[in-house]
Amino acid sequence: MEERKILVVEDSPVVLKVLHHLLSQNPIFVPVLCACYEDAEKKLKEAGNTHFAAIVDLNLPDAENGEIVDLILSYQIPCVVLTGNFDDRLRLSLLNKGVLDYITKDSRYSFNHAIKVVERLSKNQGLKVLVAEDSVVSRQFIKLLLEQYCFTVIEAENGQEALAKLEADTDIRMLIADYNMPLVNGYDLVRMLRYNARFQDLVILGLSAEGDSALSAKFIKAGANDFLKKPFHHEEFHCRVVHSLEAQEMLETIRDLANIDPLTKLKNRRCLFSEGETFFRHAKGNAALAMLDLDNFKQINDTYGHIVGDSLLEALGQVIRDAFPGMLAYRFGGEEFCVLAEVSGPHMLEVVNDFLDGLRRKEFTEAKIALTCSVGLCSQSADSLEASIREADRNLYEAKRLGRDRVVADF
Ligand SMILES: Nc1nc2c(ncn2[C@@H]2O[C@H](COP(=O)(O)OP(=O)(O)OP(=O)(O)O)[C@@H](O)[C@H]2O)c(=O)[nH]1
Repeated sequence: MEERKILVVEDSPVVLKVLHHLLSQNPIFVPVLCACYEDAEKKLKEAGNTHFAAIVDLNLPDAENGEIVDLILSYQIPCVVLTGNFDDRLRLSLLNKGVLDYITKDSRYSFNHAIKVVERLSKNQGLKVLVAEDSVVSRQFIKLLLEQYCFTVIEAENGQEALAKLEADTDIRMLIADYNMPLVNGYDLVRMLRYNARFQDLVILGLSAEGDSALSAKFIKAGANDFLKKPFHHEEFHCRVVHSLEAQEMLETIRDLANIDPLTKLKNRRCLFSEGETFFRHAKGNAALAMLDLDNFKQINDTYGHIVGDSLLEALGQVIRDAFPGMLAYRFGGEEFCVLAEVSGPHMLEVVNDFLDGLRRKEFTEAKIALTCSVGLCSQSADSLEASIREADRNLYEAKRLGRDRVVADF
């Protein structure tokens, strides 16, 4: 991953050390430390635009009145202020200038907070947000706020255009939708999106003009993650955007933990049984299922040890993902895998044979370990998951009996 230089300007050696330590915990951050304004000015002149973000103290020995903020912002570097004194007016003026956050050094958690802001920025890079709002002024304002936080912004003037853009671009992560929009209003847009399984993970923030207190509940009942009344303060806007995103990320992490095998990064057996039945219902007979089982893996474990065995399974996960693109691949258990696809038996047979050929040519780890695999294929009785697994297993058993490193199909 690309490294990101974080400029830290702070006269206290202790704080500098703490920030250096915290930033170094994240391998993509490279802290660039400066003890005074002059030092920072020099670093910026040398390589100003290469800094990803800055964390600065307001009171520096050679610039006591926050001059460092203007310097950082003149290079268009996102800036987080860390300071000893809390002053509401100063805070507001800094936020209005474009400072991302104003954090008082009132506890050791303040430093973690500053790092969290920078980490969030880094995660936001490349993350697409669609702003659906008919008022140009309001749309541009929201765009500006989002761009300050490194989001990539896409715009739509009405609900219909928003829907078309969401359907065309599956990478859009978040939608900010105003209520009052021509053609399709924000509320109907949210309802339409949530009826579609494809948009279940889209983070949605509803927006409306002040006055209609029933709207917030209406938006949330329709499936929005949160709601904001205009006019809003940009600090509140950022907090709500970030909270909704982080809640969704947490949900996806939990879902991955339940469904993904940590070693091979393939979906697990539990996921096969929850997805498989639906898959067979939709496939209506045009489905093929392959059971893959590594050959003599016990012997490999006995010879090289379980840790090497684990690294082989990890590598095999990637080989399987590459060999069966667009298909559903699962770790069935131990050294056994299952691949499902809405394809004909002969097509699956061809893909499996390519996989076996590729595997024969590979060598794993520094010890150049060779792996082979036996495969049982089922496509004839492909009308239920369980029947297909049973048939594929019978064929797999036959492949082992015939000498391994081969595929046996039911046609
Ligand atoms: N390292 C490692 N080994 C595993 C894991 N899961 C299963 N195994 C090993 O896989 C081996 C499977 O052994 P067997 O069922 O006898 O099958 P085999 O040796 O592959 O022989 P055939 O299937 O008949 O070709 C056992 O030694 C298991 O301990 C795992 O997560 N990590």
